[in-house]
Amino acid sequence: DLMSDDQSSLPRDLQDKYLLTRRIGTGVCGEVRLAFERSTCRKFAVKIINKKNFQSEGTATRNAKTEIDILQRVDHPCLIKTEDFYQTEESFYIVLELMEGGELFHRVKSKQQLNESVAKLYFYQMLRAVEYLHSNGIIHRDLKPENILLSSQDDVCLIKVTDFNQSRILEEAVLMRTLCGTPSYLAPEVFTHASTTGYGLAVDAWSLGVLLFVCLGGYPPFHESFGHQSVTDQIIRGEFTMVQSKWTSVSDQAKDVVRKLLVVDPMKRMSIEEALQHPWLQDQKMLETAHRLMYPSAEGGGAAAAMEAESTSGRHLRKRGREGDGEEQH
Ligand SMILES: CC(C)(C)NC(=O)Nc1ccc2nccnc2c1
Repeated sequence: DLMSDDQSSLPRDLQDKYLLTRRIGTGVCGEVRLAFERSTCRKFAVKIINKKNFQSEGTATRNAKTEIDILQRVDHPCLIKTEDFYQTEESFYIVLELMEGGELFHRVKSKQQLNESVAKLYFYQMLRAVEYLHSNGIIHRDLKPENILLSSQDDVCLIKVTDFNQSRILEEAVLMRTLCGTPSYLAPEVFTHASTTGYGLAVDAWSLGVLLFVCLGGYPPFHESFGHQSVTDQIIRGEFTMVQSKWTSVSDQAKDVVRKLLVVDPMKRMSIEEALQHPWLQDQKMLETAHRLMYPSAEGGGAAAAMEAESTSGRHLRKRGREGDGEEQH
């Protein structure tokens, strides 16, 4: 039974505070388990990142540290929040708010495809989450249906972006230092757009285009089953396949957003800001629903209060804990 569940390998203080139970998610770097806070019986998700399948201080462990640092500092309604953090010799344990709707991936799979108004509500929230990350100099770099979580089993629900371990806190400082040194040996792309912030952020816009395609069409835009080209070639050429039967009921406006995000040249690709201004998203009913979900405390005050909430909590990172102060970003 639950009480005799073997929790021996867990950190003592984690075990004292939480009872870990069944696995509810798996990631490339570990697993997610359903946990109960012993004192309140409140439910949480505990993400376990085992260091052993990472080389000692290799990039992967640094990514895990970046993820934890970012998770502890970001503060937006559509970004997963960290409740607690523990670690042992072999693993990191991140206590997260539980998203009872599970992964977007499973929702789309079970529904074949989402109806357009639901896809629009989810897509708008993803845009706002990524807009917030970008305004704080963070590129997610690994946006996919497994990393978008739903707050409930209802269609109309809050979504949250998770899995920042591939994120990159823009190394502007690194670039500045580089440009101070002798330029003689630097490659041209260091000076051109290839390494400026703008280019980097555009990768998330592409991924959001793929996410919207999957929500609307119910299948991925680039897939080995489409024609003779490899998936990589399809992506490099920007050749996605809209299967007629799946897209007839999708509006031209929605298709226009997809087409403007799945543009190969990052400089020509629609940005997050432009996407937020696209006609498809100027939908008052959807915006009111989204703001009600994102800023419930602003209830009754309507759009003004929601804008107010957004402008105050909008752009700021949470203060880092004491132990974070002296930490050098690697
Ligand atoms: C709804 C059901 C089947 C219990 N799944 C679930 O809650 N999945 C997840 C998976 C990963 C999570 N990561 C963080 C927070 N909640 C999560 C919930």
